[in-house]
Amino acid sequence: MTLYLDIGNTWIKYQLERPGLAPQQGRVESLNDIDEPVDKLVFASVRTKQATRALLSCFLARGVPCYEAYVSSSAELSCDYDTPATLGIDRWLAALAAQQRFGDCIVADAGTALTVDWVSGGRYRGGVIVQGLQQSVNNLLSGTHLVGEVSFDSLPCVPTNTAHAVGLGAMAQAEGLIDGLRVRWQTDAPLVLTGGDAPNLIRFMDGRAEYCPNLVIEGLKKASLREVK
Ligand SMILES: Nc1ncnc2c1ncn2[C@@H]1O[C@H](COP(=O)(O)OP(=O)(O)OP(=O)(O)O)[C@@H](O)[C@H]1O
Ligand SMILES: CC(C)(CO)[C@@H](O)C(=O)NCCC(=O)O
Ligand SMILES: [K+]
Repeated sequence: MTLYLDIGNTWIKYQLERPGLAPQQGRVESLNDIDEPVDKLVFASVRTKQATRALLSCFLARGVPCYEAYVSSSAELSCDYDTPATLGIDRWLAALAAQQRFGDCIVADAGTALTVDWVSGGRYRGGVIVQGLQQSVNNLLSGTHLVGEVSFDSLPCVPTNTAHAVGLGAMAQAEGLIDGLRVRWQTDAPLVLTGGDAPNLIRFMDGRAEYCPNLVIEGLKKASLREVK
């Protein structure tokens, strides 16, 4: 069985490809939570080399072949980043998968960080990195004396309580960022959303985006890979 891992800033998203069965997928904090037999591992990690190695050590010690995705221009998608090796692999893989599905597009990955990237004409053009929705709310709450629940559900147009004021603020900030970049980049390419907070954002943006839950893992399946020993 092949185990695909998207090792993010906070969570590890996985997909286990099982012959003759539907793939099993989920989100875990630690790999100890995956106890199926694995004979090949394919991963992308935004964590340090040391932290990633430590995480994979149980597989490496058992001799499971481990392959890491890296940024590599191809005929389908070339990379405009100044130094492609420093582009977050999650951004590259999401762009690769989104381009395959939608062609030219804007890809937003709403996780611990929020990244908004632009793919056009077979090129990964670049994009921005800001704090994610939850992170932005947490920073606000920790830097002020605000208290109370924050809600991302059933947000009204004009908030009349604190939970909605903070919730709508975070959503509208993300929406405004994406709309602003669209103007700057002069593109009306479709918006593709992924990441843990994408379901909240997609509801907020009603119909103005495509939701793809596992873009990074999809990208892993078409990425250039190198073996990690
Ligand atoms: N069941 C869940 N458990 C944890 N976080 C969740 C869950 N559902 C949605 N979220 C949201 O997902 C966000 C985390 O995003 P994601 O799962 O994409 O990965 P990450 O590894 O933390 O971040 P990144 O993709 O930036 O590396 C959190 O801010 C949280 O608000
Ligand atoms: C921006 C994050 C943190 C988003 O997960 C990740 O893609 C990353 O660590 N990137 C490296 C820096 C860059 O993309 O320029
Ligand atoms: K992300």
